[in-house]
Amino acid sequence: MSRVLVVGLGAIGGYAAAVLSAGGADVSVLARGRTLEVVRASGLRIAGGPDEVTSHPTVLDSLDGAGAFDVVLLATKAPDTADVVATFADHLAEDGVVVALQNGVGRGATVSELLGRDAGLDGVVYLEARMEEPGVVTFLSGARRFELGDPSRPAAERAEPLAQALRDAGLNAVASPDPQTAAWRKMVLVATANSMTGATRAMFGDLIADERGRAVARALLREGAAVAAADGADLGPDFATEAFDFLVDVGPGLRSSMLHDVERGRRTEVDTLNGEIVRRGDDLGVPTPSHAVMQLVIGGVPTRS
Ligand SMILES: NC(=O)C1=CN([C@@H]2O[C@H](COP(=O)(O)OP(=O)(O)OC[C@H]3O[C@@H](n4cnc5c(N)ncnc54)[C@H](OP(=O)(O)O)[C@@H]3O)[C@@H](O)[C@H]2O)C=CC1
Ligand SMILES: CC(C)(CO)C(=O)C(=O)O
Repeated sequence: MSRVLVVGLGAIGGYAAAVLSAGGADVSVLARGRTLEVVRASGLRIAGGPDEVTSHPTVLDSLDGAGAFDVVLLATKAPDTADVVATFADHLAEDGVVVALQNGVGRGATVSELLGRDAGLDGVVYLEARMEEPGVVTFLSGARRFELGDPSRPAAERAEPLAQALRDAGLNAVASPDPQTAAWRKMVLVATANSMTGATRAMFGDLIADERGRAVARALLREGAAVAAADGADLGPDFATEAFDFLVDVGPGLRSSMLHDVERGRRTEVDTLNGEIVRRGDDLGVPTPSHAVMQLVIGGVPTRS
């Protein structure tokens, strides 16, 4: 694989960068603050899990003079996307691609829109991880699977060869045959687990140990699955039930990237997740009252002028 740039060196970006760099890929990471200092001095570490490693990618504090990259793995939180795309837009090779390793639907298309060219791919990630201290990604749970979806071209053209190259460097990457369904499947899960944990600051297992928590989770999953189906995703008739069982199987300790943001006092992805379900539900005539409540609780009530 040719030159890879990872932008957003947190839990997911750090995990992918560490695995790929240890696997021999030519990986650069754009870092800042304390993470920049630590990774430059001591490398990037995955703590725990089957990919435990310390690796040494090229560490950049700016892209000045860095040349062009063939693959950008974009792993900031969704609200930071426009800012970071502007920083690397001039450093993407002519036929380069950007994989948005982000929760949500239409993330690759959003990147393409911002770039003004068809270069964005979806990256649906099944991995629970946290950067608890700068430069150290703690593996928590999950299949460590990275699903690449091309919203505009057949998988054989870009997603499959890229997934193969990432696999060759040690990352568990696969190409999605149906990117829209793949993105919605994860969207419905995280809009449920992330908002419930973010709104209550509780672990998902504790929430669904209570009948009221189980009822809220089921309502969020049902509404999300109904919007996904109306939007054309092929989740199957029992998805809401299967998704509930999946979240239970993840284990009682499931926290979420949104809970991490709430704990750190950071902006959350509630608008990208629950807000997007509400907007699409409105457009498609599907009621989404539970997601609207989460959007208001976590995102805040808009002030009246
Ligand atoms: N964590 C998880 O378990 C999972 C997360 N996801 C999804 O993956 C995506 C990334 O999440 P996650 O890894 O948890 O997020 P993190 O908050 O851990 O990491 C985001 C990183 O982006 C960096 N960043 C933000 N803005 C900029 C900028 N302008 N320039 C350079 N770096 C910037 C942040 O740096 P700084 O800290 O300095 O602000 C931080 O290091 C999200 O969409 C999330 O929903 C998907 C599956 C699981
Ligand atoms: C790990 C998981 C699935 C939890 O909902 C996730 O994607 C996240 O935290 O963003």
